[in-house]
Amino acid sequence: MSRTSLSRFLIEQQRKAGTLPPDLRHLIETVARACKAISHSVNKGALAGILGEAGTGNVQGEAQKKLDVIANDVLLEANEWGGNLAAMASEEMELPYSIPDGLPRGRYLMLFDPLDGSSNIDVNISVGTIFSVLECDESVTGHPTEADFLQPGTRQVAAGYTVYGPQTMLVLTFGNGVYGFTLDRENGSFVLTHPEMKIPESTGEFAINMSNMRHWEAPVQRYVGELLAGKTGPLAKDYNMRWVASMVAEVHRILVRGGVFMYPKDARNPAKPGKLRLMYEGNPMAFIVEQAGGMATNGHQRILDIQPAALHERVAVFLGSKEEVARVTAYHN
Ligand SMILES: O=P(O)(O)OC[C@H]1O[C@](O)(COP(=O)(O)O)[C@@H](O)[C@@H]1O
Ligand SMILES: [Mg+2]
Ligand SMILES: [Mg+2]
Repeated sequence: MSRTSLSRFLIEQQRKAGTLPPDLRHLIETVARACKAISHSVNKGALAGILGEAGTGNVQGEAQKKLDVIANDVLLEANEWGGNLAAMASEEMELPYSIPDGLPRGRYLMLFDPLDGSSNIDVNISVGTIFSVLECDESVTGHPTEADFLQPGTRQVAAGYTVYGPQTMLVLTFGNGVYGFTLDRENGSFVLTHPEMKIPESTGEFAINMSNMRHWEAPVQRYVGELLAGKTGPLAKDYNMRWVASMVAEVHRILVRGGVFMYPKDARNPAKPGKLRLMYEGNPMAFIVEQAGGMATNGHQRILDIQPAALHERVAVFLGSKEEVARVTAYHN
């Protein structure tokens, strides 16, 4: 099989009519290198003393795992010298991180969840990194503020994730399809293994944390009830269920074989529209899912159309195979 490395793929994309500006290509290469470093830490686990709690908390009010902090530091360090960014924002940092004066700055803003699926780190189940790239408005001269990040998901110029599973895979979109690369540890390069990933329109598999069932709103109760009724119910087919508790792993499974992933708002936190964060979980995954022919809503509207009001705001997420996401969204409306 003729192997196309990430670098070769990105150069070829750049050569096509304006699909990938050189600075964005360089940013993606920098992020891929950082994810390779995170992958090595994930794979060493206890041998590198990276399991367990960090003993600190984050702006989300969550206890940080050591790997949350390590992954965040790796991404900051790799990218602050990259010269392609004006600032970064992360699940693990309350405020945006501006490229320090004196270091080369670029025109992009990058947001990331450095380690997604943190509850799985200590039990050796797949985790991941999610990133989203926006352009900084050219009117911004000094250090970007939180307000400069508050752009709807339709303004993303690139998004991707790396899933640290049995294979380490990088999945990318910059608006013309979804491409998957597998890390070849023998030579340290990401190799194109999944060109043009597409989500099947229909599916027989759903993913939701069923333990929250009593907290869901009526449309979700109705929809999941129909899934569970299978052949005996209105959907007239049986469904299988998965819940990995790593959004990255769920989305990757859906990209490979279809499915619907749901994290609805629930009555446990009525003030919050959901658990997952819009800017660095909902938006990048919605961009990828839509580019792969799927659908992503908050139950009422397209996630990518939501105008953010705060950097760490939450969002309800229904994403995956178009037929099922359209159905559960229709039940809300
Ligand atoms: O533990 P729960 O409530 O099932 O939630 C699992 C969800 O929480 C998350 O782990 C949240 O992400 P973080 O681990 O980055 O905080 C998602 O990856 C996952 O889909
Ligand atoms: Mg996450
Ligand atoms: Mg996280």
